[in-house]
Amino acid sequence: MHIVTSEPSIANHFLAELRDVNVQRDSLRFRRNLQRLGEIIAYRISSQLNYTEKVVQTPLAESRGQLLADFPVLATVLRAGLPFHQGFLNYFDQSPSAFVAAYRIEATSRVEVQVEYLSAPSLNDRVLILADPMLATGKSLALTYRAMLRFGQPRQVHIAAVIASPEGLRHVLEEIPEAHIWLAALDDHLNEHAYIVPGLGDAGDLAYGSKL
Ligand SMILES: O=P(O)(O)OC[C@H]1O[C@H](OP(=O)(O)OP(=O)(O)O)[C@H](O)[C@@H]1O
Ligand SMILES: O=c1cc[nH]c(=O)[nH]1
Ligand SMILES: [Mg+2]
Repeated sequence: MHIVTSEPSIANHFLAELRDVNVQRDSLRFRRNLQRLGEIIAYRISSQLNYTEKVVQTPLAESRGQLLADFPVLATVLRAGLPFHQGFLNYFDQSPSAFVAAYRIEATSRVEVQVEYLSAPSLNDRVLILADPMLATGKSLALTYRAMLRFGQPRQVHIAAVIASPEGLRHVLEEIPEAHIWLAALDDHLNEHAYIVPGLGDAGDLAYGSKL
């Protein structure tokens, strides 16, 4: 597992702004910070991908370059996943995308997740990056991954989240043991409504407004 804020970097600053009730009122900044953490994690994941050598002609001479051998498939979960996904897409700019509509149904002590719309390219033999900023119970990511397997068997799976709970992380590791996990932070616990504490609140509402 990789936690990108474990060393000093600007990622810590973006994460602190995302959590801050005074800063997060600015939804444009909130979305942009999700996007920037997506970019940072995309860059980190890129160190684990394959590259092919190519001779590139500059205006002055030839130069040997390293080009990404194949672009990963970028999957995300609506709604809060959208700005985070855009960060990955900014770097992996030729990647195909997969979208999932999943929502949490909060019962008193349990959260159930309903997976609805799902669109994806073939995942056979692809690198798959499944990105969702909040990994709370882990059910959204685990069910999404299972539902996506009908589009083929990826050869490598990366799961990226901004904030995870220990319980959710355990669930995802049990359900998807082959996944490489990338986080900005691993928080303390889930509260009785299955929100991450300290967390940042409701990422979807902060990015796009509260729903009825
Ligand atoms: O780990 P889990 O317990 O499954 O929770 C995580 C899910 O909660 C958030 O979405 P939410 O259901 O709030 O939808 P929204 O983005 O539309 O607000 C988040 O983006 C995840 O998809
Ligand atoms: O803490 C949480 C849990 C689920 N979804 C969120 O947006 N935040
Ligand atoms: Mg939400």
